[in-house]
Amino acid sequence: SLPPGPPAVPILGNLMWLTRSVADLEFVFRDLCSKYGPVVTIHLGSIPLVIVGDRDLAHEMLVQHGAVFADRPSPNPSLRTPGSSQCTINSTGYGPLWRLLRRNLVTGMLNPSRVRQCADARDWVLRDLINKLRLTAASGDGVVVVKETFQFAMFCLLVFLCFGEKLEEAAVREIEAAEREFLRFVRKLNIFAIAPKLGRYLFRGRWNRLLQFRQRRKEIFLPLIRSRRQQKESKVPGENSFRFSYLDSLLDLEIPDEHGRKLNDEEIIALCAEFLDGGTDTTSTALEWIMANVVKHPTVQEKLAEEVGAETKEEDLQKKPYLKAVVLEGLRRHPPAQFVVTHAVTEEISLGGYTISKDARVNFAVTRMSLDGEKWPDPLEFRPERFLPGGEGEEVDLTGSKEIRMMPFGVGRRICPGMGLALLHLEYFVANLVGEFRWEAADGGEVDLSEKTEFTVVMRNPLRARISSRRE
Ligand code: HEM
Repeated sequence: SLPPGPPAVPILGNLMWLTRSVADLEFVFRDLCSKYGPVVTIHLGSIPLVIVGDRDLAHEMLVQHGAVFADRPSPNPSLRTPGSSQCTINSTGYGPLWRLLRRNLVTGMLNPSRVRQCADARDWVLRDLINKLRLTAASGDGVVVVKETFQFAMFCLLVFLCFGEKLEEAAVREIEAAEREFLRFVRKLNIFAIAPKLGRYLFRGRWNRLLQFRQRRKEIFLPLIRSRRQQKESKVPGENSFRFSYLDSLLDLEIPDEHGRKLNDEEIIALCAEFLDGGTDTTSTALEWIMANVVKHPTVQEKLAEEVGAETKEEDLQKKPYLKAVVLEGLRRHPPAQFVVTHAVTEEISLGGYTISKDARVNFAVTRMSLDGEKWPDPLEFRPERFLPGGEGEEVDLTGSKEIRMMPFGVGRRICPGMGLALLHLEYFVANLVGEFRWEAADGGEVDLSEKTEFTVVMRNPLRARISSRRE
């Protein structure tokens, strides 16, 4: 009584997933939906994966029966390599360790007062971003391709929040390149889950690359961790250091269930990498999609420019309803993650006429929900007015506690803990980019909104825009 889906084909089913990852689910899911409806089961080898594209069922699962669906599949033991840890918030099972790590991130770094204290860092990154755009435009006939500049800005900011250190550009770029390359490589690791021993034998090159990636991450992160530990012990801050960082909270953290032991370096590396990977490309992708729509829709841009004025300070963001609406519409129309991180269930449960077995995995079709024409008339149109008073999205609640309308950050116990920070970053950057420059499609051309899936769903043809200062 699992939801319907194509029959499980043991060997072929396995082989199909050798080359695929969750990123490919969207294409598989779209096809299956037309045949089986909005809730389908596919088989990853012997494991059933239920994909839920129905908002009401998602609400029942993630909110009303949140505890049953809050677990994660155990990290793949065949990917364990000597000297590296798989300890991350997103992969830790629903239990005391997950609660401890998540609470530490939320209270140690993401609580509103801490976030406010990092305003200088945001200002510094914004100035640098604006200068880079201005220089590129001056040397390229006014035209900028924003993707890498946005990605780098988000990396600078998150590296700073993570390590509490204002690093040289080259050092940030090294971390960025290593993490991005790793994320691109991750989808090739399915083979080791399906056939651990044979996989390592047949795909020795791939396995060695995984070892190299982990070694490289260690070589980059360990000196930063050691230097911060030393500063804390000696109480002498470094020249470019900030008062606190995510790393500080990890260095102080003790695990009560393990006799108060501290995290080891490998665990700290894994958690720092998660912070960077979770908060950078997700936000820069959303920023690029929003700006693409701002370029495509001059009336939206002018209305926004009028609301935000020349420069927007963080404390003024609250007073900008149209800005908020533009950001929400961007997240609805182009959620950076088409699916959430796969959930595991803690006990067998019957819901919506189906029985979800304890061994099942569950994922949620985020994009399908945001583009549901029943809740969002003309769902493909970019119309921020939906989120203003009288619109169908007025007072939408992204946490989905009463009902799910859109869930770009997930919903329930595993909801993205970085949601508040991400919304702040998006509002702050969009406001100031529009306040600073007038944006037009490059070469008088159209803005192409077609997509492709990388770690997030990105623009197939990165945004090329002509910018000119609004101050002249
Ligand atoms: C626009 C930006 C972002 C988007 C769209 C996004 C989206 C998501 C989604 C869909 C999930 C999975 C929820 C689930 O499994 O049900 C998630 C989890 C997570 N995100 Fe984000 N995220 C963003 C920014 C951030 C930021 C800025 C951080 C931290 C600095 C962050 C850290 C995390 C972590 C640690 C998890 C795992 C939570 C858990 O398993 O308990 N994310 N995010």
